[in-house]
This record gives sequence, C-alpha cells and structure tokens, in this order.
Amino acid sequence: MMESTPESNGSVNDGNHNRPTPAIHGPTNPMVTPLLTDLYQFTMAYAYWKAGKHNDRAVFDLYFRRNPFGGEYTVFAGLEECIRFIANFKLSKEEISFVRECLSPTCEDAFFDYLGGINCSDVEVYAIAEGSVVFPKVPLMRIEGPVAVVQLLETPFVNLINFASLVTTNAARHRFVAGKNKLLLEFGLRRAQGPDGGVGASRYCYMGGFDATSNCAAGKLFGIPLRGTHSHAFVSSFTGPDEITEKSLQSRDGSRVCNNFVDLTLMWLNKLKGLSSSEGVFGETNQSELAAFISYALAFPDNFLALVDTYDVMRSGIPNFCAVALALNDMGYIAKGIRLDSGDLAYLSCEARKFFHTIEKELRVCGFGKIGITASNDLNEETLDALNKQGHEVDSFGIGTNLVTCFSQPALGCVFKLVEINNQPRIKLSEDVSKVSIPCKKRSFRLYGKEGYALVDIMSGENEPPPKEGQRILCRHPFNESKRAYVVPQHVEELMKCYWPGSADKAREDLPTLEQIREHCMKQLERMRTDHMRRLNPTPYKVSVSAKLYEFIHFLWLNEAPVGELQ
Ligand SMILES: Nc1ncnc2c1ncn2[C@@H]1O[C@H](COP(=O)(O)OP(=O)(O)OP(=O)(O)O)[C@@H](O)[C@H]1O
Ligand SMILES: O=P(O)(O)OC[C@H]1O[C@H](OP(=O)(O)OP(=O)(O)O)[C@H](O)[C@@H]1O
Ligand SMILES: O=C(O)c1cccnc1
Ligand SMILES: [Mg+2]
Repeated sequence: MMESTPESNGSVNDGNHNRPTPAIHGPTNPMVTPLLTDLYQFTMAYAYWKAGKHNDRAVFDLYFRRNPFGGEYTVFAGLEECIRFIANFKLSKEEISFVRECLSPTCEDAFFDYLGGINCSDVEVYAIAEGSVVFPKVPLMRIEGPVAVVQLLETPFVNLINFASLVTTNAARHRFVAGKNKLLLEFGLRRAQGPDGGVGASRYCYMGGFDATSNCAAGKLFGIPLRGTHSHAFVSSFTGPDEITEKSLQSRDGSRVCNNFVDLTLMWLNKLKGLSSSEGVFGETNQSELAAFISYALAFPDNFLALVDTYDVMRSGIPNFCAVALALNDMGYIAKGIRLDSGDLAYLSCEARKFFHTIEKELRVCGFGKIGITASNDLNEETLDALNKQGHEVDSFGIGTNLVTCFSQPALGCVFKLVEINNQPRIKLSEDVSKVSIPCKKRSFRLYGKEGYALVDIMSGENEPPPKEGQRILCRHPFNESKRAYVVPQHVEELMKCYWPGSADKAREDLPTLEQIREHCMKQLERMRTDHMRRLNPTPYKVSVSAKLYEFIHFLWLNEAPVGELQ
C-alpha cells in the first residue's frame, strides 16, 4: 500500500502579514486557468468596466438548493482547488489576446490592459471546512471583491465544487450503506467521465470514506492507497499448468524451497475432492484457471488474490483457489482472498465462506475460514443495501461505474449568487420560492443539542451578535412564516472561516491534507443523527435564519417585487 505523501510546501510572505505562510500550488489540473469560465463572465467584466463599476465591492454566496441522491445531506469538497486557483490567478498575454478575439471589436484597448493587471489580491474567500457535512441554502463559500473579478471566478468555482461535492457525497453514502468495517475500493477510472473525472473521483471518493483506489495517477498525485486484483483476461490467457515452466517457490521464512509448486497444488486439489462436504460438487476444475492462479501465486505469494468467476465459481474457481491457497499455506504464506465479479454475490459469498470454513475444520488450517472475499460488478447503494438485507459474507467491495459517474444523479446544482454590492444587500426573486436567494453578507452557525447532535444551521446578518451556548435563540425558516423554533444550543460552531484574506488584515486558514480532510469528514458524518442519514425518507435537517435576517429578507422581497395589477 502506498502511503500519503503530502507535498512539500515552500514558504512565502503573502504580503499582508509578517508571518510567512505556505506557498499555494496551482490547480491540480492544468486545464484550470482563467479561461475556464463562461464567455459571459468576460462580457460582463467589460460592461462593468465600461460603466466604471468594475471595482464595486461585491459579495457572492456559493450554495446549493437540494441535497443529491434523494438524501438529506451533502459533503462539501473542492475548496482546496478553488484556493489554488485564486492564489495563482493571472491572465497571460496569450489568454488576453484570445479574450480580445472573442469579444466585440468595439471593446476598448484599455480594458485589456486592465485584464492583464487583475489578480485575486483584493478578493476575500470565506468557506466551510472541506469535508464538512453541509445543507441546502447555507453558503459553502462567500466570495467578496471587485465585482468584475469575482464574476470571472463564478464558473470555475462552481465547476470545482459541484462534482467534487457530488462524488464525495456519493462515496459517503456508499460507505454508510456498506458499514464501517468493510473495505471499500474505488475501481472507476475506466468508466469515469474522462481523465479529470477519473482522477477527481478517486481523490474525492477517498475523501468521502473509500479506503483505496485502483487509479495509479491518483495514488501518485494524492498519496491515496492503491489496491487491485487481476482481471478475467489474466485467467483466460492461460491454457493449462503445462505452460508453467518456473515451478519453484521458496518458503516465506526462506528456510525451504518447493521445487514443484504445481504438483503441490494438484495434490491439494485432489485432497479437496475428498472433503465430505465437496463430494460431487466439483470434478475436473478448469485447467486454464488453475494455471493462472498458480502463476499469480508464484508471482505474488504474499498477496495472492484470485478472481474466481471466469468459468464457474463453485465448481472451478473456489476449489482451484483453495488448492493454491493450501499449497501456499504449506510454504508459510497466507492467501489474501477471492474476488467475485458476477452472479448472485450474496449467495456465492456465503457458499464460498462455507467452503473456507469446511477446509479450516476438516483440514485443520487455522484462519482459512476468514479468507477475504471481495465483490464487484455494477455495485451501487441499492445493491449494497440488498446484499445487507439478504445476508452476505463479503469483506470488501470494488465499486466503479455507479460511484464515479454519480450515475443516479449526475450533477449537484451549486449556484453563485450576488448577495450584496457596495454594502447594499441584493436579492434574486423567483416564482419558485426555493430559488429566492438569501440576501446580505451573512455568518452561519451550526447549533448542537444536548445529545451532541447537530440540531439546526442558522444564518444571520454579519453584524448581528452570534448565537451563544446556553442562550435561547429563535430559528426561523427563511421563507415559511409558520416554521420556527427556539433552540438552546449546547455548543455553537461558526461554519465559515477565512481561507483567502485578500487585502483584509486577517489570518488565513491553512489548507489541510487530504488525510485530515477525510478524517474530518468521517467525524462529521458520525455526528449526524441517523434519521438524517437513512436512505428511505430521511428527515430533513433544519436550515434557518435569525429573526432579524428573516424580517430583512421579507422587507427586501416586498421592496423588489413589483405590485401586480388585476384588470
Ligand atoms: N444478491 C444480490 N442481490 C441484489 N443484486 C445483486 C445480487 N448479486 C448481484 N447483484 C447485482 O446484480 C447485477 C447482476 O448483473 P448482471 O446480470 O449483468 O451480471 P451477471 O450476469 O451476474 O454477470 P456478468 O458480468 O457476467 O454479466 C449486478 O448489478 C450485481 O451487482
Ligand atoms: O462494475 P463496476 O462497478 O464498474 O466495477 C468495475 C468493473 O470493472 C471491471 O471489469 P469490467 O466491467 O471492465 O468488465 P466486465 O463487465 O466483464 O466485468 C471489474 O471486473 C468490475 O466489474
Ligand atoms: O483491481 C481490480 O480488481 C480492478 C480494477 C479496476 C476495475 N476493476 C477491477
Ligand atoms: Mg463489469
């Protein structure tokens, strides 16, 4: 297994503080440049500039409106990449020439000089910690700065957060169904949406609670543990044991050599036929499979794991595997296990386990009953849940397509909405109440109850006094007048911290390592009440606003909504 290798960060002085802060590397994907945005961000930037408004101080919130996968929670991810992006934000001469070509020929030259000079030194970013459990409408990030610059950040930020949060949530959901003690392997690279979809999915599935990936690039880039078995092609590429020329195997402790490991395996295969419980269950096993298993064991005696479903799991794969595993056992090695990749995974895993136990008992091979069983093949939350209900003996799941493509919901609808400009709160109205934005520069807090669970998130205006432990506070649904509750929090957690202070005199939060984010994520999920987490009809988590913010939203709403006229 590979170990995490945190990147060596050099130190620079960020200009705002005297203490040196770690240098921030550029985005992981070199495709993430200032041009990775929608054309309208540049056209608006020009129009802002032309109107002399480009330096108006704007505040935008990044949030989503509905939890994915029919659930009631989401895991926030992608923050580090956003910070890497703005820390290195600068348009090159070539990029500016390209923007010039894209915009109208009437655009004035001075605008392009302005574009050449912009960076994010005057932008402030506040965010919830990456890996946190988050809920609809509560800002994941607040971005403040010159309106033209912040507008250019909209598309890349939303792009970097959307898939990252979606796939992290998907991974967390798979982990929740599989249970804490199962080993979860991400096998999705071949089916992912292109290279970035694959590498991103591997990183964020690890963040969301997977244990390892088969993706070597992700292993190298992020230090994620790499794991894998072998494919059907390896099994069917052999014809029979005659093919094996190098047959010797040294014992694990180096004290002995078995000159013919093939014969040793065949001897065990014969013995297995005589086991009381296997009588009549298998006769001649598949010889190409046997040769493949022996060859794999000779190559990796310490790591022998066999894919047993190429021909027939119970009549061939399992006996062949057991024969090789018993031969390895003679030489002091412990076989790792099998992988099932088709058929009824509940039934086959139970049958395989029974056979392993029989061997342990009848042949007195200590520990053989506990040999690992990995299952794969189009797994998803539903199949994991079905397997749990039926009862199974799988220790480890390899999950690809459904996990990394987020097959059951392909997008999270994160949005980026203006909430204040030049200290003037702004609101976006909609016929659909769930789409009305919550105005003002806000702070948000998570309030915890007596039992240690999170009770409610509450947003308030920036200058309101924050909720206090032990002090009763009214929490109101932002849009529904009748929904409100008093809460006496036992613990109050402020959600957003400063990750990019711009020119503000504030300390910047350090970016945690992937391992730290993963741990934070696991802890957060453990602290959630189970009724919010369950798959069927989960209870919605409450998201609220302070009484003052409630009044203000509705004041602004009435102010901005034109009064209709009936005729
Ligand atoms: N006990 C089970 N309960 C519910 N779903 C299962 C169970 N066992 C397997 N599955 C799922 O059923 C589906 C079986 O798919 P499918 O019929 O295409 O595969 P198969 O015929 O077993 O194998 P192959 O890959 O060789 O076609 C997979 O999604 C698998 O995860
Ligand atoms: O099923 P997924 O969740 O995507 O997991 C990854 C799959 O990729 C591999 O085979 P592949 O699917 O390429 O071949 P197969 O369909 O013949 O098994 C592996 O054997 C799994 O079945
Ligand atoms: O290592 C494996 O078993 C593996 C890797 C990728 C896809 N399917 C299986
Ligand atoms: Mg498959």
